[in-house]
Amino acid sequence: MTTLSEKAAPGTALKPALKTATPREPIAPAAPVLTVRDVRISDRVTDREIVHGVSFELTAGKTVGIVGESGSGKTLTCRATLGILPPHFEVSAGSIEIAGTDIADLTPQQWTALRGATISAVFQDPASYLNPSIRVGAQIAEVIRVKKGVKRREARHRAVELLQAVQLRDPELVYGQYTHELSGGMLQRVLIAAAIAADPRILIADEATTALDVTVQAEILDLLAELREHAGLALVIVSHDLAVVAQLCDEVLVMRDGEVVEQGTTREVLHHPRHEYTRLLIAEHESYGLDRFLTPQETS
Ligand SMILES: Nc1ncnc2c1ncn2[C@@H]1O[C@H](COP(=O)(O)OP(=O)(O)OP(=O)(O)O)[C@@H](O)[C@H]1O
Repeated sequence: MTTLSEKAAPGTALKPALKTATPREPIAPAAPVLTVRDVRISDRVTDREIVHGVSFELTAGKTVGIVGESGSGKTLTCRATLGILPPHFEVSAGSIEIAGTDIADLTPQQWTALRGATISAVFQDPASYLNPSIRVGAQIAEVIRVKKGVKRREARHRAVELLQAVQLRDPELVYGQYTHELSGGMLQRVLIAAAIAADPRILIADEATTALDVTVQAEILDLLAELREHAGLALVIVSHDLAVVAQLCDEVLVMRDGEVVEQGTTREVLHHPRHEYTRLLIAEHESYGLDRFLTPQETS
């Protein structure tokens, strides 16, 4: 159920939060912020390759979607991009570049600097990423203080602005609340606020709306789209749900058993699927109305 505070507060655009963003080195608009080249991921213990070559390029303001059933390698691909593969997994071939830097060359200190400030992520189950004994606003303020090097008072001010930017009503109230006092949709907004607190260029949303009811899911997707428009964020959207991808993505990769079986513009893939598996996914989704999410241009 959607609570009052989950609904978009009128007039709350992202601009107030963005006004305080620290200026950063501009990069050429068409230069990719994220380049994934034929990435393969293997389990060192079993010597088994799990992901068999994923490639895509992402520029500012664009969105790539990764779809596929459970266990197809979507999350491992994201985790590789964030440098947080589970212990015995490794990128066994290919390369990943974030804002022109090959992540294979990064030291742990450089990773710490990059995460949050250049690349950030939101996952399913936001509660498990927040500390239940610390007020949620203070957790966001801490990210801002550490990543942006600002004083506590300024960090608090910016955290409240961010809570407003992610369209939580009464951001001052939410600032002082604990995770158990907030609904799933509100927590996901808090997590998105934390994820964008240090003005990243890239945001990975891995099944970020899966656990939410349909109305709240739609609101969170709108919020991500707005972040893309106003902050020029490049988005990677991971979902098993083609409707989510249809709504947000410019390009889509369809994965099955660690393999990219189909890749192309969202329009091409959803309207002219070439692979049997994509057709199957589309057929499954048609049963609950994929067409609702396609723009008139896409349905033509
Ligand atoms: N920490 C881990 N330990 C062992 N195996 C793992 C681990 N994480 C992923 N795997 C295995 O790697 C494969 C790919 O998993 P991954 O989580 O990337 O799939 P997914 O497409 O994201 O699925 P889901 O939608 O369920 O998250 C699966 O076979 C999974 O069992």
